[in-house]
Amino acid sequence: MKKIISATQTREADAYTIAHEPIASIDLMERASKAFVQRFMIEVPHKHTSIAVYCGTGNNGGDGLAVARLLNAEKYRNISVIILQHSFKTTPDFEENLRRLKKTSIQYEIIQDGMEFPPNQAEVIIDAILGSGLNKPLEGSIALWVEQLNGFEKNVIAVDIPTGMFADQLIDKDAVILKSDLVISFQRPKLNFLLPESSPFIKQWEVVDIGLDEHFIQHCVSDKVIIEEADIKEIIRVRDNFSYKGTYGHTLIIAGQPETMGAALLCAEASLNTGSGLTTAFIPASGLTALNSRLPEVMAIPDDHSKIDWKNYDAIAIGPGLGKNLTAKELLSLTLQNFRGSIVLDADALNMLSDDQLLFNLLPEQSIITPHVKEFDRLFGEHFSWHSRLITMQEQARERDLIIVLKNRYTIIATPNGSLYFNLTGTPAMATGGSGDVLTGVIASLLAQGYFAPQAAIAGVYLHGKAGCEIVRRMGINVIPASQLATEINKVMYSIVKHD
Ligand SMILES: NC(=O)C1=CN([C@@H]2O[C@H](COP(=O)(O)OP(=O)(O)OC[C@H]3O[C@@H](n4cnc5c(N)ncnc54)[C@H](OP(=O)(O)O)[C@@H]3O)[C@@H](O)[C@H]2O)[C@@H](O)CC1
Ligand SMILES: [K+]
Repeated sequence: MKKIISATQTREADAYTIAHEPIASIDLMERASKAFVQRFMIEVPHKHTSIAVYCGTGNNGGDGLAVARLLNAEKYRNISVIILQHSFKTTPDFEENLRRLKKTSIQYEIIQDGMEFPPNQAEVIIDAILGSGLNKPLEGSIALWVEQLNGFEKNVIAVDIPTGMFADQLIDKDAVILKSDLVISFQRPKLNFLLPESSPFIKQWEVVDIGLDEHFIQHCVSDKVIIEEADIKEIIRVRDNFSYKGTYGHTLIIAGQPETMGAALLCAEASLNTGSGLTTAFIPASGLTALNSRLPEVMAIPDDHSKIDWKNYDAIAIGPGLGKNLTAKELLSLTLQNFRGSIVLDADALNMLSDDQLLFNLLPEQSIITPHVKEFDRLFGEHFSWHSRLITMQEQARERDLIIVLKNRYTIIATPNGSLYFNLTGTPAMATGGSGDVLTGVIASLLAQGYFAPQAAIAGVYLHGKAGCEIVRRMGINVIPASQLATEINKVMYSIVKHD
């Protein structure tokens, strides 16, 4: 897991690296700027491209000056530098880089308050005005300049963080922020990159390593981490040589109505492909033929819940396509009262919990709920920001001893110990009906195989997202039909547990 650290902690990591590597601050800036330039050159390979580097007068601006000089050394010949002097305060490393810039042939101009903002002719804008040193929303001349830059609608590549965006504090609805096509950020993604509020301002972001002390960063106090593939390799066990179907548990899927049998099929197909030894689906009788023909490996209990022998199952997934009628409610209530194994609840099961707090209070410890944002707000009340949702997730996961999986482009998992796990796998191509049903089946299947609930949620979310990435990489498709996801999981698991 990689810790997500705040702007303050990044400054501390910077100071620690300078003192203990040791490295001079100006050399660390040079290293960061080189890392930026390497990635930039992939993005803008043509050396005749006209580039305007807009710099502030702090260290972000210092990076900008160094980047201009380094690009010039790489034979980019059409570079201009515009220093936006919003304050007379400068940093020593900015000053040093200005001295170095003056020794090159690069033209630069200084714009001060009240001066007319020069028109921009460049094809690419590098945003090095403000970085993680932002300490208040933009206003006055700097806000006007940023609005003018936004008006140019050019290809903008930001250094570290878009000007005007806080790294880890709430992005205000009226915030003035320089919109970027790509952010090349240093060492760690900023928390806000992972929350939807940053989306109008960032099309794509990437992180480059600038050699800050990783040991220091990993020891910072942070309740937020990024899931890595190595973590999943640690979690997922290789299937044992002498194992049989009984080794891998029995999953019961309670899902589907006549009109939404697809949800039950997708959930069951995902359970099957994630490796549950047995999968049974409780479905409406009218869906029996569909189930038997599509998934001959899956057993069925049609209609009659008295036929469910609760002790037969290791895990239950309940909710996909289930509806909210009386029968559905009865099924949910029976599950919560009778089943002693692990449960994952999704979709209509969550909506029924929102409507009935008594039922909600029956949720056994370590249950997993997988809401999307609307379901989340129905369960826990309306929220006006993702930062406040993060707080609610932590509180509710702790108080109720639940694992909350809040689905989004970067799905977030809250566990009862108060940690938040951010998952970076996945693709917008998965934003289509049925994806969630697959995730529910994947997690239930992992639960049935004996993985602890937090691990099942973390691994399930990662594998599900990775399956989407793999399909897009291989097939180059714009949207992924969920049934393809359900089968891809199998390959992804194989590639992850394979030890070669
Ligand atoms: N950390 C690392 O490891 C490394 C960091 N590096 C780089 O350093 C960057 C951080 O640099 P930084 O700390 O100098 O801050 P930066 O963003 O340039 O701005 C500072 C200036 O902005 C001002 N200011 C603030 N808010 C304002 C507002 N709303 N409106 C107007 N002004 C405002 C503030 O003025 P003040 O409020 O203090 O008067 C101050 O003068 C980081 O993003 C990365 O690019 C790399 O070089 C090497 C490794
Ligand atoms: K910037």
